[in-house]
Amino acid sequence: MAKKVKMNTAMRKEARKREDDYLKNLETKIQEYDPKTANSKFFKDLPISSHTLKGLSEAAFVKLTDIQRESIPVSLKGYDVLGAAKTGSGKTLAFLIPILEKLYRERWTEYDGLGALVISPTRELAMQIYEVLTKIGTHTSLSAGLVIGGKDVKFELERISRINILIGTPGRILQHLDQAVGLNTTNLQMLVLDEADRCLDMGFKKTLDAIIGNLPPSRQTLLFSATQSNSLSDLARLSLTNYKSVGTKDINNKDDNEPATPKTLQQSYIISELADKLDVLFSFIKSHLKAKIIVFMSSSKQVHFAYETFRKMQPGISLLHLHGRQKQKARTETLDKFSRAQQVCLFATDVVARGIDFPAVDWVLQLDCPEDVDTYIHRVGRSARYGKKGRSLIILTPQEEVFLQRLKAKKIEPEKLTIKQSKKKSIKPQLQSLLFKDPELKYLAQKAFISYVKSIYIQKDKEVFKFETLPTDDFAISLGLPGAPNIKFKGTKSFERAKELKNSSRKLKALSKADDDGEIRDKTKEVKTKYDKMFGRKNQTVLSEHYMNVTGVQGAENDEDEDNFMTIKRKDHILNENELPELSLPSSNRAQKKALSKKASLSTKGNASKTIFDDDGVAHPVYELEGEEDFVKKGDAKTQKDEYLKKESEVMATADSTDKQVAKVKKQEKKRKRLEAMRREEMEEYSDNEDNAEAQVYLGTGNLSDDMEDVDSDAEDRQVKRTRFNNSSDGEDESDANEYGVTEIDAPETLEDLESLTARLIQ
Ligand SMILES: Nc1ncnc2c1ncn2[C@@H]1O[C@H](COP(=O)(O)OP(=O)(O)OP(=O)(O)O)[C@@H](O)[C@H]1O
Repeated sequence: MAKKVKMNTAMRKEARKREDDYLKNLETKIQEYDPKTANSKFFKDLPISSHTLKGLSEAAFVKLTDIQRESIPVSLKGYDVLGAAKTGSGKTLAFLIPILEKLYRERWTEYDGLGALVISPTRELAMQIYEVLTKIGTHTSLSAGLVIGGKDVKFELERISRINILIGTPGRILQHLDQAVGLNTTNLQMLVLDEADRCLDMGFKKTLDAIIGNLPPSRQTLLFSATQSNSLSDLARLSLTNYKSVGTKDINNKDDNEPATPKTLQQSYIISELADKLDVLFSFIKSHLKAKIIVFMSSSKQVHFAYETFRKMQPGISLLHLHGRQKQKARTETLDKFSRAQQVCLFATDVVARGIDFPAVDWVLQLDCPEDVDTYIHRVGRSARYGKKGRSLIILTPQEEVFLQRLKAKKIEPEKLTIKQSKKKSIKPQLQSLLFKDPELKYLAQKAFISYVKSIYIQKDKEVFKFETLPTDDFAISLGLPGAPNIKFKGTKSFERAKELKNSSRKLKALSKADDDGEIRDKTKEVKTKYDKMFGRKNQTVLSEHYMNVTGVQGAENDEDEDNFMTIKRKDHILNENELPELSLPSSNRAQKKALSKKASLSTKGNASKTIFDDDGVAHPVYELEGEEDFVKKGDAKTQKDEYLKKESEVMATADSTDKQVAKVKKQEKKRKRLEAMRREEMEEYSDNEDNAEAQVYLGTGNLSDDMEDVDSDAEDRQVKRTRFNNSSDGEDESDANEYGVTEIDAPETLEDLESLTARLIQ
């Protein structure tokens, strides 16, 4: 082991001088750096410190991306930066490296307090930035912290004063600033806004203004996003007056002919009636079982409903769901599971639409139309990251087709796919039956319906989102509901207000009583549907007629059914009038009354006694005593008792053996049926993957079979370990089987992959 050398004063002086010279040299290199002549390709070509370079190379970051090459030198020189580059192009490093470098050059220590603040619009993105920072910053002496909603604020408070680089969401950062203890921003050198246009939009306006009010104006500010829809006045709010625009796209450059989506992304769309969208989604998932898919929906309630119902219908791939109303722990776990799995389908809201770097996503499917083109760009950007291939599909209703024009205006022209109607499979009956059996699912369907309709109602772009023409009845039926619930819009806020509520911190949100979807949760003014009231009832066993209708227990029809069900077994119950005793009533009123009185009728009835009927319909009293003489004739009592017991146990033994035999036959029959069903499913599965199969569910242009093949081969392209599974079952797809009759299957690397594989094998 190397001996630690104790430094004397002279040595310390010498070391400090070396460091001074090194930093001076670095500063000169930065100022002299000219991107045009430098033509840097690698991080080592940039004027950055050896500490950062070491961290970068250990994290396998060697080559520069375009945005990094362009923006890092500008940021190092101390300019404010407005950076716009496509999704997945490496913007995170483009702002983290200048932070590390700036604080290093300033010889920042823990006693200097907060040196840099990074604001991210979502918790997930903040966590991701923090992770990248901890990877590349291992060789610096700086400290970093993450403050996001859903974590223990007290725990954060104890540590926050010692933090040099703070990453967080706007609400929680403001909360810390408001506490006025610990977090000292007076020395702040750099402010970064990741997904800047989202941070600057109306939803975060107030929070952001309050944060900025606490920061020194002398700081350097960096703004990064894949889209820049904000106005210059928004930028002025950040005192971003003398900034440099960098990246492939300048917000002021109107001649930019490139779409803001990655070149490696293959984009498509289909037009589907609102009521058929879930059918399309289910069919899509069934035909892409080996892919990694994200499905975006417009609200957490829709995500919840689709996840719960699809899970029950077992499409054959592991399903996950993620939305802002889940607990942070569940969100983080899901994020982690989805990142690690290779074959999995995630239902999500826009909480993961921006910035999140999931590895190797094959498909991004947008079940609901995004609020604007920027959201579209960010959603599809979860695939085709860092030059990799990816695909996207957006499902638009005929009313929303005008959204294609919005996309075209930004040079985005997805390819049209069509669904072969003959091959389309409807899941409506399954949904109806699921909802019939489970009132909780019915409740979720109600909520999903309401939040979807509301989301359309509050949208800004009324040409795309036409509330008046929404086919609400068909939509409700498509969710498995008996009809469209009544919705009152009294008190529903504008789009901006809804967004503001959605983005406000939990505490503020609790105060304003609004949920993540912008729905007003003020209990006193809450919009309650009749179904809400019904399901809110404590005593669910007292079923009102209305509840019966909703849950599908239909009174009138049921009565009819019951009549059919309870038929009379004996057919000779028609009474022959001639057989009836003659009934004659006394003529006087008084005598008639007396004859029909209770007392009189009881007097004619005698004592009540219980009677039982034998197999031949002959009536017997319950206990019939044998005559003593007959009994004695049969022998002594003990022998009779023994004989009786013997006879009865023989009867029981025979019955037992018969029962066992019946049970065995039943079991065999059940097993046979199960195997048959499995074979049938296997055949269907097999034909699902064939071009011309009869029962195939098919989405595509007519060559989506190519498309599907590509997906599978894409999946195969991925580096996966391969294991051999012995496969002895009949009827297997033999295409993968080798000469030993052994089928090679990708070895699952995560629980989700294993679940998907098992689901497929079971089917
Ligand atoms: N220089 C590099 N070398 C290798 N990989 C890189 C490099 N820069 C970034 N990456 C990788 O590329 C992926 C995308 O990077 P990043 O998340 O920073 O993109 P982004 O531009 O911020 O995307 P978005 O706009 O969606 O937020 C990440 O997996 C990251 O690790």
